[in-house]
Amino acid sequence: MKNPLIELNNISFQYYGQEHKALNDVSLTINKGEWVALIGHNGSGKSTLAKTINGLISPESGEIKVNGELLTEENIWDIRKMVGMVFQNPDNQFVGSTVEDDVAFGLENQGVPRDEMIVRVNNALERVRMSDFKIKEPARLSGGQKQRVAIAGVIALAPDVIILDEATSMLDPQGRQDVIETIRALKEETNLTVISITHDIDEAAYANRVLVMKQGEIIHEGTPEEIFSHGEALIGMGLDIPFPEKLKASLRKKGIDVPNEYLTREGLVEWLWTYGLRK
Ligand SMILES: Nc1ncnc2c1ncn2[C@@H]1O[C@H](COP(=O)(O)OP(=O)(O)OP(=O)(O)O)[C@@H](O)[C@H]1O
Repeated sequence: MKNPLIELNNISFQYYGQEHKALNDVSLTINKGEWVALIGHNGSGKSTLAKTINGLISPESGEIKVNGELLTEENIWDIRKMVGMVFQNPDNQFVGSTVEDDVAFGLENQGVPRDEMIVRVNNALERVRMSDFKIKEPARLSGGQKQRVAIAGVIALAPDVIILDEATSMLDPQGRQDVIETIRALKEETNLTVISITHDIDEAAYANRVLVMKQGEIIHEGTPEEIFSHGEALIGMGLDIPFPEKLKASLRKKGIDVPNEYLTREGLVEWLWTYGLRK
C-alpha cells in the first residue's frame, strides 16, 4: 500500500546569478520504506533537490510535505530531525574526537539525556558494525568505516529518511560495498526510507525506483531493470554502463543471441550457465 513520506509539488529553484533553474517544476512522491536512487549528470539538480527536502534550500515556488506536514519556517527544525543526510567527503563530517563522541554529537545537540544517549549511540554503532571502534579516533578509520560512523550519527537521531548524497563516491570498492550493505541491512530491519544520489550503478541497483534528472527536471523514472536496459544511453544519464550490459554487447557482437531485458550479474551468470544446455 502507498504511504507517502515525502511529497514535492511543483518545486522550482534558481541560484542567485545563475542563468537556468536548478529545479524546474519538480513533482515527486516517495513512499515510506522505499529506496529511491537519484541519478543524472553533474549539475542536473540532484543535490539541490535533496537540500529542499530537509529545508537547507527554500524553493521559490511549490510545496514540500514530509510525513504529511507542510514544510514551513516554523517547523523546519522538526522536519530536519526526520531527514538525515550523509555527504560525499567522510573527512568533512567529523566533529568528535572519538567515534562514540562523534555519534553522540547530534543527540547532545538535541538535549537527549545521558543514559538514553549511551543506549542510542551503542545501538547505532552496532547497526553499522562499528562497535569495536567506539573509542578510536575517526581520523584513523578507512573511508568506508568513516561513512559507516557518519551513518550511525544519523540513525542515532532516528530519522524517517536518510539521504546519501554521493556518500560512496570517494570510497574504494570494498568501502562502497560495506556502506551499501549497511544501508541495505538497516532498511530491512527498520523499514528506513532511503534516497541515494549516485553515479554508481551497483548502488542504484539496490533501489526500488530510479529517477533520472536532467537540467532541473526528472526526465525518466523506472525500476533499475527498466532504467538499466537503456544500455549506452545510460552514460548520457550520468551512470556507467553496468558490467552485464557490457558483456551482453560483446556476446551479441559474436553472434550470440542474448536476452534483451536487463540482467543482474547473478542473472547473467545463471543465463550463461544454462546457455549451453539450451543449444
Ligand atoms: N551554491 C550554488 N550557487 C550557485 N549555483 C549553484 C550552487 N549549487 C549548485 N548550483 C548550480 O545549480 C545546478 C544544479 O546543481 P546541483 O549541485 O543540484 O546538481 P547535481 O546534480 O547534484 O550535481 P553534482 O553531482 O555536481 O553535485 C547546477 O547548474 C549548479 O551549477
